[in-house]
Amino acid sequence: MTVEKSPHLTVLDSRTQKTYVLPITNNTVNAIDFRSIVPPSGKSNPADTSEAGLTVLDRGFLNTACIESSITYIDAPRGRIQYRDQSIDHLFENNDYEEVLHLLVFSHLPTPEEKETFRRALSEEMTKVPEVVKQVIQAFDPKSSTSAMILAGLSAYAAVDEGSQALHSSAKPHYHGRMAAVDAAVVRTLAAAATTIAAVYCHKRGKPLTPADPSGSFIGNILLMMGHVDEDGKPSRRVEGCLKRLWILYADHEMTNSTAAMLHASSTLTDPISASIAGIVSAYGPLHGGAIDLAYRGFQQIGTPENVPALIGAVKARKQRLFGYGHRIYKVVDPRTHYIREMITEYATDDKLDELPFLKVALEIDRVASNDPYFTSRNLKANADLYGALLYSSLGFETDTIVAMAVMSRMGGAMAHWKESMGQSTILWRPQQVFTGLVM
Ligand SMILES: CC(=O)SCCNC(=O)CCNC(=O)[C@H](O)C(C)(C)COP(=O)(O)OP(=O)(O)OC[C@H]1O[C@@H](n2cnc3c(N)ncnc32)[C@H](O)[C@@H]1OP(=O)(O)O
Ligand SMILES: O=C([O-])CC(=O)C(=O)O
Repeated sequence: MTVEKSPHLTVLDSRTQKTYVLPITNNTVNAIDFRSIVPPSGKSNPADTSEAGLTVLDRGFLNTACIESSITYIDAPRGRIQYRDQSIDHLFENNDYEEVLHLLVFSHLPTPEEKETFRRALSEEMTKVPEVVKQVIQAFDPKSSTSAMILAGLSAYAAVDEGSQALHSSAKPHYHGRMAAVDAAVVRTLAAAATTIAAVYCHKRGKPLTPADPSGSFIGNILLMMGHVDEDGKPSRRVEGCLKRLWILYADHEMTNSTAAMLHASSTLTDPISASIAGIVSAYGPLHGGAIDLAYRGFQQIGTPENVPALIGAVKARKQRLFGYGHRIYKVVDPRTHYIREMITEYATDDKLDELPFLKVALEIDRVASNDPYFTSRNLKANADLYGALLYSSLGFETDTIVAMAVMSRMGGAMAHWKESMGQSTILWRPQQVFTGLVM
């Protein structure tokens, strides 16, 4: 079949009156095909934008896909999310986080034996905390930034991990196309992130890191290491019961800024712990995962629902953003929001009822914003971060830890993307710029 008969885009360049036929596959055009559209001079000079073949300018990647993936599908207009071939609504009702993690990384829900094997592999790795990781974290003033301490702890992990050590010892890639090595590294990276976050949490509170239980669950072990335990010394059943559902909602969200940052770094074939550091740096920025914390701090500052109009006024006057509101891809309410809101009342305990006034503040912000033309005309709706911190707080997590927990809940998805990229042909991610200065 000729290109003209298959789906295609016909482009007429008014500068040259030439017509170009660009194939459309899977509702996409290949950006590199635009390079064949050359200026009147007929020359292609990449050093001068006006002379080069046509380039696609997409500031902020508003409409550029950078990878083909079969992990997560988001139907943004309808507000539906699916992991692999399962809707998150179904997973949320019928599965737990470990099963969903397995689904993301290994493409299928586990059998009971597979679940147990995966759990054991993760918990065994969590029992091995390199001494240098503890030392690096302990070197920090406990009042230091949690996120920066986590990056340092993970760097210490990378320093001793076989994957990063192998990078410079052989010209052959250590991971690319070597899926058994990739699977082992996924487990090590998840365990490293979990242990680092727990160690930072403990150091900030001046308490020792409890060793992981080799037969414990992934989330149970994070709580155990942190000291979130019941009277019998077992991981808090209430908190684990909540997180193993909540983290299903956060486990992946396709090509987010942090997932893309992690994949950008790993496209150089660096190791997954180092690539995760790149992802985490991006994840804690205010416009992305850091919004969960800023939304909550906003509630604390406002204090009571009566003060909400003043906040909305400041947002409309462009003095500040409304954190927990707006989303790059959703123009409807984020589909995870109603689950999170329901879980707050389900899991809040009496001793945390004094936190619930902030729930009233959040609900009032949402009510006022969702009826205000500034927000409605821009399709700005609540995102998953509006209520997320309230839930963590009602579970007993202080604000200095919430972003770290949110980052942890996304690590499984990040690892699924890393694994997928290691099974595809290698291509270095290297965007272009449009030079607007004087060409000498
Ligand atoms: C887990 C997560 O990462 S979910 C996202 C968490 N982030 C936040 O909650 C931070 C607050 N939200 C935002 O800053 C934005 O909505 C983002 C960054 C999430 C998405 O931004 P974009 O897709 O680039 O939206 P964009 O900036 O084009 O917004 C369109 C318009 O709405 C405005 N707008 C968007 N979000 C907000 C907001 N939260 N508060 C006030 N105004 C907003 C923009 O200023 C812009 O107005 P303009 O057209 O008059 O200039
Ligand atoms: O998808 C995004 O851009 C932001 C994100 O991580 C999420 O909503 O969970």
